[in-house]
Amino acid sequence: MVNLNTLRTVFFHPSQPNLSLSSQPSYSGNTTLEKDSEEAIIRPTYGLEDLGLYNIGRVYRNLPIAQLVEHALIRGEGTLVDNGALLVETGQYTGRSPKDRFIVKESSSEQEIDWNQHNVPISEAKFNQLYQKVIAYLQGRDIYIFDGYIGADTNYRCGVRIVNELASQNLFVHQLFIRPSPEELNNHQADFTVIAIPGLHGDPENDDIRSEAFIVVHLQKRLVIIGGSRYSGEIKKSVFLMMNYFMTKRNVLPMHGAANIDKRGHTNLFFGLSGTGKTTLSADPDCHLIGDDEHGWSESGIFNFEGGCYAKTIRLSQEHEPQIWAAIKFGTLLENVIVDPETQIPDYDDGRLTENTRAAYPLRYIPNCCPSARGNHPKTIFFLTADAFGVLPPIAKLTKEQAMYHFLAGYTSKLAGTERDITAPQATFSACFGQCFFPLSPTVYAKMLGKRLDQHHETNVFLINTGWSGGPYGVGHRISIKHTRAMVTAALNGQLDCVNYHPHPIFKVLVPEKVTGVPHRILDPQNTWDDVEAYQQQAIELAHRFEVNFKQFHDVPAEIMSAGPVVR
Ligand SMILES: Nc1ncnc2c1ncn2[C@@H]1O[C@H](COP(=O)(O)OP(=O)(O)O)[C@@H](O)[C@H]1O
Ligand SMILES: C=C(OP(=O)(O)O)C(=O)O
Ligand SMILES: [Mn+2]
Repeated sequence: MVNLNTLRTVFFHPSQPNLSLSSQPSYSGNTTLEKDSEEAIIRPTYGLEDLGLYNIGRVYRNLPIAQLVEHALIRGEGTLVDNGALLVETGQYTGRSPKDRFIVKESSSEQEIDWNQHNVPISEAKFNQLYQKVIAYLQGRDIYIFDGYIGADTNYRCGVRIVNELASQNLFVHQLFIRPSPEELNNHQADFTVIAIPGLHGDPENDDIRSEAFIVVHLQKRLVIIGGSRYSGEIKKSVFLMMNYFMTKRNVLPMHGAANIDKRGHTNLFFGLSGTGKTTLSADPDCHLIGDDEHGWSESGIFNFEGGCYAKTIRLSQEHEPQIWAAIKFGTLLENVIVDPETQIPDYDDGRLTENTRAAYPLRYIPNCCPSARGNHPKTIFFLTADAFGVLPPIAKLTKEQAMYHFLAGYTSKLAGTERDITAPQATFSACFGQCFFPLSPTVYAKMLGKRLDQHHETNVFLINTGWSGGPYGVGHRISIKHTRAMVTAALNGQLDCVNYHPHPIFKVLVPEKVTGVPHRILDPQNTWDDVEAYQQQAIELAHRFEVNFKQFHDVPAEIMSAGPVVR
């Protein structure tokens, strides 16, 4: 078993920084907050030389939130809006850019990585070349460091060091990761390091990358370098990728999902690809929020990897998402939201810059959060899927085999804006409901899930369609948050333990006969379509897609293989 404590970030032997490289233009300009009166002042470097970083300008480490906001404002990175949040625009990159993310092909992990369209290799030589540019770029620049943790369970937590060029991105990581106590800060050691310098642009001609943006993950060095993109989601998701590699070695199942604790004291999980409703549905006034996005499932239960949330704000309403609405206040970072130029009041309906507008805030901004960010083994698991074809039932119970099947299939849609170039919902199969975040084969994670479902056989698994109803995207409409919430509530309060179910004729999943607060008619998706035949055709087409996709999993047990939709 790999002991994280003995595998700290591999230190760099500082090679000659390539000083001849011209530094890239920086949108933050040269505005310096305070100039040292004399050069002779010796400033602490906080061990940056271990990363090969020398001659850095001012180094700000773990500044409090108010100061980070001040710095961001003075440097012209953003503005304060009416509710007190700091608003930034992230430029050309307003969502993740999966095609610009690479994993270094190196001996320690090469054999294990599931190299595929998501996990794209880059050579060690090209990594070193880019790293020289990082070293050169940072010469003389002011930087912000956040030293903290990932993993709310202290048995598994890892030290993270994030080096930022932007104060606003340092605010993001301050809110998203787990903060150290003053004593922890004194003794802090980084297991993972991310250097996020959006002002450094890569060179697609020579760096073996695709565009000016690059997110390069070096698993052996436990180091990520990010250039070209100011979308903060890249930072959190690249640390997630490293956790998804290393946690499996400690028998922790890493999950792309939210978690909360309900009124009955049960822990619940919400798996789902981006935009399917993890953050929205887990923030429930009746439940204690554990976390909205990344969790581990260990022998002792569930723990949040992070210390904060990253909510979508497009069409956010106080009525449907009261907790997220209230969490947008001083200290929260807003990305790409449009505000009224006179009043500085956000207009969450305006998707002019992107559909992927975001708010980053700490867990404690949700009033009834669970401060330990930990829970027991889950009682209810929801697989959230945004079905753009509008054929899946809005809620269905899954047998253990169906749960395994759907976890591997990971059917959903990529929703507009979350990834670059996605402007309308696009059907996709994303194994583990987040395939691009998982470096190992999906079957590794599925086996871990299967083991846990066997151990905790009282756990119920539901498939929830938070996507379309009444027809495909463009014809039908998105299922209302109100109805989805009612379905989640019914599952959590035990109501769905006492109703009859009938198997869906094509998808075989078990459709409940009734759910309080949800019109009976919509539970069977066929009823919501004008044309029953068109429904069936569309459902059969989707069943075929499931079949084609599942061919890649040829060595899973027969009972899982046969738990998929009926293909006639
Ligand atoms: N029925 C629904 N259930 C959940 N979210 C919905 C639903 N209908 C619309 N939405 C919207 O979809 C988005 C879900 O995003 P979010 O919860 O941030 O997803 P995730 O956390 O899984 O990335 C929110 O903008 C929410 O308002
Ligand atoms: C931050 C992201 O994740 P999610 O949408 O799952 O919150 C993202 O996909 O960029
Ligand atoms: Mn989310």
